[in-house]
Amino acid sequence: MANPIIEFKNISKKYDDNPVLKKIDFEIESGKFYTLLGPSGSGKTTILRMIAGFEDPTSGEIEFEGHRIDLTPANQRPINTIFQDYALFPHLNVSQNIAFGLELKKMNKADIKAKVAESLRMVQLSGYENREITALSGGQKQRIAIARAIANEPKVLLLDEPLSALDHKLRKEMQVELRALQQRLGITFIFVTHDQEEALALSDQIFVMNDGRILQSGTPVDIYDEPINHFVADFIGESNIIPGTMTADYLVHFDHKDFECVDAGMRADEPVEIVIRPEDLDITDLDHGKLQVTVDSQLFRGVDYQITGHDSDNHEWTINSIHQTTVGANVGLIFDPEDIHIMRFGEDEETFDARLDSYEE
Ligand SMILES: Nc1ncnc2c1ncn2[C@@H]1O[C@H](COP(=O)(O)OP(=O)(O)OP(=O)(O)O)[C@@H](O)[C@H]1O
Repeated sequence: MANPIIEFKNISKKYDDNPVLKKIDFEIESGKFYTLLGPSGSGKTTILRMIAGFEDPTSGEIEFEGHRIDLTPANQRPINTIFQDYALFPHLNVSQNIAFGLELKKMNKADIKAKVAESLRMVQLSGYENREITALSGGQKQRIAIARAIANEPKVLLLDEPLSALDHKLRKEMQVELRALQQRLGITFIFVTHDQEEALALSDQIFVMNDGRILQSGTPVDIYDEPINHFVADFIGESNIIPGTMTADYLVHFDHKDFECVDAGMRADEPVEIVIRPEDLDITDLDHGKLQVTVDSQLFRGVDYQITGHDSDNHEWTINSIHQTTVGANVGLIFDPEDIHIMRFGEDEETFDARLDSYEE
């Protein structure tokens, strides 16, 4: 990356002797939508708080536009944060909430008024200046929190699970709005969520975290199509994960047979896990399938059926198909060679770290 706006260099964080971030390295490119995605406790918020300046690394350096920033106080960083509970002042009206930071900066009254109006227009709440915060809906509060943040013209906006308090429908609407807003403003967004669907829908780039590490970074399509290990495959979307071995380049063995695949470069007999997404599988009659399963359940979901079954080794399979079957039926499964994704089998942490390091070199 030519000129990253933020760079983490070998950042670690311990609370007492407890490591919560382990050797974090990444670069953030200006003007893009980034998401930190991982389960509760994986370290997402700690990274966000370090960028904001509310938390110090135990070791390593953070750079902002090529200069060290980890010793700069939070209020001097060109960064704003939107918290899960929005942190709006309930005793101030909409306009006063948005104007708060601008008054601290001693901006003149006419400019503040114009800036408040402009920020409200950006979040499509023009004319809401005099509304009380307590009289707003959840989605409107969310937008006012965004308006307040963007009024300060930050270079980076940090968003810590900002949609988690909203109901399902509003959350979907706000996802579309957030994405559109980020593209309109061109500000770098760094968004924290544990919701993989949300991460896939919003981001230019996702960092998948677990246990204080970034396991994989990439575009949503990269991460969905080529998960680096079992955890990522399982966490991002639904997956069928089956043990196998490589027979040769472009040939993988599982379920007592060799299957054509698109992966090469591993040694023969290397143990692997294969991943096939449910939507890449379909059912057919027994004789025409690449492998055979007995159907255990079938759920109609409007657009398709979610079918589960097991093979002769008792591996569970999930298939999303527009074709209907019956529970107890023996059916064939079909899939294409490029729908088989291959992962190295169950590495320990040390081997995994060594391999990540070798990619970076
Ligand atoms: N001030 C603190 N003192 C001690 N431990 C802490 C502190 N803050 C966070 N931790 C621990 O650090 C780990 C990472 O926490 P963090 O909040 O970054 O995770 P997260 O991925 O954002 O989780 P969540 O989705 O639940 O917010 C957790 O195990 C947490 O208990």
